[in-house]
Amino acid sequence: MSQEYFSPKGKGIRRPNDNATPDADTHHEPNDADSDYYRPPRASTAPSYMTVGNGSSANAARLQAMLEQDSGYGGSIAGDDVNSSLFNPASSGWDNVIHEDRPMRGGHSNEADRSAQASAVHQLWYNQHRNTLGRAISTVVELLSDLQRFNETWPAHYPSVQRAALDSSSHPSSRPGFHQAYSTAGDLANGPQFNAAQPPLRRAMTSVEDAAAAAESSRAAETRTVAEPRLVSPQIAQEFSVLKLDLKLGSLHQTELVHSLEKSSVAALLDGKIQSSIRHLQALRERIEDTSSKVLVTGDLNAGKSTFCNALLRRKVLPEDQQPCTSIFCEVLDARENCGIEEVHAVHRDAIYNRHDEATYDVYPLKDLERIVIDNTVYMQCKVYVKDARSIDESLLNNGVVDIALIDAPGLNMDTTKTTAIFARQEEIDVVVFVVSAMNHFTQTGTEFIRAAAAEKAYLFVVVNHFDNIRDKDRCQKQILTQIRGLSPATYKEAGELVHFVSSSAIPVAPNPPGGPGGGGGSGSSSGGGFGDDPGDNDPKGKGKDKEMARDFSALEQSLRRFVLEKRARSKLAPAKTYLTNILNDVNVLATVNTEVAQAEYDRVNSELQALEPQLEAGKRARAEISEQVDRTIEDTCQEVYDYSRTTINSAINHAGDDNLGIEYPGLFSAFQYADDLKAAMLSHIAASVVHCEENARKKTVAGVESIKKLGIKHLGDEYQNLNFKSEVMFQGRKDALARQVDISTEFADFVDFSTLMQREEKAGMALTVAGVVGTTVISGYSQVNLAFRAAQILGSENLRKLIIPGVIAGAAALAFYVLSQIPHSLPARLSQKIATQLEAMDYVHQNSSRISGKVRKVLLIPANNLRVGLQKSVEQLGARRDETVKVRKESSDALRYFGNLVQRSAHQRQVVEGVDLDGHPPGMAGHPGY
Ligand SMILES: Nc1nc2c(ncn2[C@@H]2O[C@H](COP(=O)(O)OP(=O)(O)OP(=O)(O)O)[C@@H](O)[C@H]2O)c(=O)[nH]1
Repeated sequence: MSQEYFSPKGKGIRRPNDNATPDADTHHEPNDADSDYYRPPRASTAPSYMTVGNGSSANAARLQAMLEQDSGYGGSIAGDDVNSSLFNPASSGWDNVIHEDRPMRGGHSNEADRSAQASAVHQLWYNQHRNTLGRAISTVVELLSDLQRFNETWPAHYPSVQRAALDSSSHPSSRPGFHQAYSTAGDLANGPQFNAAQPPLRRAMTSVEDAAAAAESSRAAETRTVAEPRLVSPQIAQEFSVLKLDLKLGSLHQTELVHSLEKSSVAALLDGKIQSSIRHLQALRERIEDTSSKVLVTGDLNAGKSTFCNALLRRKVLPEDQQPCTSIFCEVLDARENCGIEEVHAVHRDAIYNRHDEATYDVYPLKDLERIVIDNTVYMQCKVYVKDARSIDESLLNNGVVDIALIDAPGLNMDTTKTTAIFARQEEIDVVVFVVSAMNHFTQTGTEFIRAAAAEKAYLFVVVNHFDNIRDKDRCQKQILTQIRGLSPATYKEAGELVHFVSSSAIPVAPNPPGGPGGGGGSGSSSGGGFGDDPGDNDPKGKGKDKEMARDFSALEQSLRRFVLEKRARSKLAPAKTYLTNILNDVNVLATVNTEVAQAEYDRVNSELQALEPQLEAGKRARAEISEQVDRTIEDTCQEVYDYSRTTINSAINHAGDDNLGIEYPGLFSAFQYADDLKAAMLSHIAASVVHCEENARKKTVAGVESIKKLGIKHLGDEYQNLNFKSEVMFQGRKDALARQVDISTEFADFVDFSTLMQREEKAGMALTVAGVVGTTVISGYSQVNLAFRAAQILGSENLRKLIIPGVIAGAAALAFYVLSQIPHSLPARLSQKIATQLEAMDYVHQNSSRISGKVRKVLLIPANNLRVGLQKSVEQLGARRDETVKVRKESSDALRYFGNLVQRSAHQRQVVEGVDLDGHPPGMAGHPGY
């Protein structure tokens, strides 16, 4: 039946087998002239470009040698150019010996040599790209490890973006990753392009991801319009592809969440992302180093995956059933990889398969595969080694170019664990063949899977199976292609080559191994038969249908071979390229943002430092000056207090005997009491002077404390810690201590103080003496004596001799009377003198003055020291701030240098990766079939 295929442009894509004649020249090329995939798949002619010949020319040998030399990493192809002379179109065949044991269609011919040469050139070209990407992976792993280390010391800022600003119209690319990768390519190499008016950067989240984050299509991401604050410039208002931070906490919007997180927490999350990205890159490296190609055949339950694989193998190797049956991954490999032995290696759960270590697997014959595959709980996967008897230009497994692993996966939706395993598995897969039943179309899980796979792989191979069951085939094609357009636009663009509508069960397959899958012969496959072999099928219309279906399947096979073998550069290397582009773009954005943040921080701390340095110097100067000033204040106050006290107390002592201090002389008989009273009065007079000095000292101290406080407030401001000073507490010691210390006994001599008497006499003068002679009532003792002498002169010596004794007695009596009468005058002076002498011996004046001034010093030192501590603290704080600022400046300067460098390196590396043209042709091969 001729099939009218749906065209994306609405006209209908004509399939390669659309014409009755399967001649390639008559095939219609759909809508994309520049697409390799729209080249006519010469279904009916031998795909000779795939044939590995055995040409024997010298050029072929040279190419072979180069190919072998160049097969590994760090190979001879350095730089990004393959010497064009290597691809001299004139070069002849390549003496390939890889599959000389395999049958070939067409025999040895020039055409075969040309194909061999083409294959060799293609291999060199492939190796060149592989090496470039391998080196890029190493470089990016290095960049990421550096970033991870740097992130520990300088937690990277995470930019937030305004997703709303991402208008889908401005994003012609369906994948943000790609869009990012290319849209700013020119700018990135020139470093960050921010303008001063931009708002300050804030760490934040770029995306909101749910459980199906990884599977979310870019289209959906673009159309989301969650309003987020605009935090960074529009230039970088884009999403990260790889380094997204997945935060799923409560109902908080992720942007709010990131804002509420500590910078270090965001850095820790980023660290985890970098770590997993490094792991993924390492897996990618392993994948591209792996010379084989892994083809994962997946799809919904019962879509016909196993039937499709069997059809490809033309052998009923895998069990088919109408009910779900494939419970583990079955990896079908060429038996040559197992020394040519056909068998099943059932790999133990949690074991890493090693063909050379039988401890990792159990061996079964092929016929046991069905038993292993259905309802299995012991094994996680099995390796099925089969011989493919088909020629190398027909066989997928035995293709003469690369080792292929065809992996039949359990159906999606079988159970969550298996579905998750399939999702995880696709990441390490080079080619995804998605089998969808034409009857059921894409299920929810299938849709999610395709989205996830499309995020990493540019193209998927879609097999729409069970097509024989569809009556309105056009409508079915239209619907399915429309769905594909939404899920993987790249695949849709090349639908002619990548989307096939077939009936796998219609493909004749070789007889089952005895007792093997379908051994009962009840499956839908036309096992063992060929088209039209069914003896009961005599209906020519039915035969025509079979042929048509066989043609369709054959076209699929050719496309798949092209996709897997010749385009494996794209299928195998594209994921690495895509991922590298995305991660480099993310790193570049992150580095650009952090360069800006580091620059802003550097500028800020630099100006802060410029203000701090003079502050610190002033603080240090003030500390020295104020300390000196305070010392001077204390010294001056103390000296002043000491001097005053000394003068005052001295004066009090010296003048203590000037009068009787209010103590009345009680008469001769109470003379001793008078002396004691007088003494006590004098001492308390002196003590009072000391108290007076203390009072003075208190006032001076208050003034001193006040002046220190003023200095503190002036220089420390609010930081000055004011102390509550209670002046009344000063000098609260015992006041009567002096009376007990001074012990002066009263002697008789104290009452007769001749010096006082003499002083008093001298003071009285001569007038008083004359007055005494003429008989004044006031008779001084001296005058009396004089009088006695004069009387003796008048009376003559005889008379005087008679009068002398009574006279002496009278004189003595008079003298005694005089002396006694002078006690009130002589005693205070005498006592005062004695007290002064004793106080002097005690060093009373100095001691009290020192005590008082010492107290003042002690009291003043408290606020003074407080002020000094405050000043010291202030200087220390400034110093610490300065040190911290210097540290931050150094860190931001390091960050600036590091991230600036990272911007350049990531941009350069991205250009290198983008330079890997996986869609292009090897030099000189543009005209070769298949390109
Ligand atoms: N009519 C028709 N039947 C098909 C086609 N492909 C497969 N079948 C039948 O569909 C049933 C399921 O096929 P399987 O190959 O076991 O499907 P599967 O996707 O491998 O199944 P699971 O691995 O269990 O998910 C079998 O009975 C097949 O014979 C087809 O193209 N047309």
